[in-house]
Amino acid sequence: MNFESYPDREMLMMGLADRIASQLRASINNEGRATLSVPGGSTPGPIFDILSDIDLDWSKVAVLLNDERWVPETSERSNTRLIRARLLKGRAAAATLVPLYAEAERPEDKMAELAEGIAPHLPISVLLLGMGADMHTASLFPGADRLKEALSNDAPILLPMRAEAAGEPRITLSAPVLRDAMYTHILITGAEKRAAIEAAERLPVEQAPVRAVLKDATVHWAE
Ligand SMILES: O=C1O[C@H](COP(=O)(O)O)[C@@H](O)[C@H](O)[C@H]1O
Repeated sequence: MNFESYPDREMLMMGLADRIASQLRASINNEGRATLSVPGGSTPGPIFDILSDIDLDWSKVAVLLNDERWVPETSERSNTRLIRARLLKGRAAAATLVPLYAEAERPEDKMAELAEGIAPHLPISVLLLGMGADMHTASLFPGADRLKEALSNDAPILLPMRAEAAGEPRITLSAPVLRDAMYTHILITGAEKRAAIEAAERLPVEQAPVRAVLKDATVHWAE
């Protein structure tokens, strides 16, 4: 992995937003389109705020989540709710949201429909990932019920995922879809996550699922 350390979180968010915007512009110039895949959780809000105000042709950008908690958008836990509120506003309101949730009791009930909506937007141009201190990324959790399938090279685009640490059932992009991204960035903050990502390099992927995407990723960190 490439590791980039920033003096503080503000510089991290600004520097990385700038990098992502340049890569999106390059994809639009080369291919006429770009797909930006983003994490949910508690870390990326500030970078979404900055990105949403950046001047680029957002009408050519498809925005996709890396993973979703199987809850409706009325829930504070919804990653879709987060990106609607923090990313798909201002200039970025012109982007197309590719859904990763549809109303149904179980993710299994909507898997085929959601995967069909994602397929035309692959491969991902710019992938922004988060990571938990337990070394999960997207919803690839250590000990999750379908982790092995999601890590395999012939995994489908999407999988449902359940793990004790995950709370509600999840839906996640699989490892090969993440690995196919043109540019991969991992955004982490704090000493605990820095130690975790360093440990992940030495652990088997089943224990440290983030390892599945580490080789070609740039990790962006600030205290
Ligand atoms: O549950 C999730 O957690 C990870 C990490 O989130 P954070 O709160 O520690 O920043 C996130 O990357 C993932 O998309 C999300 O669903």
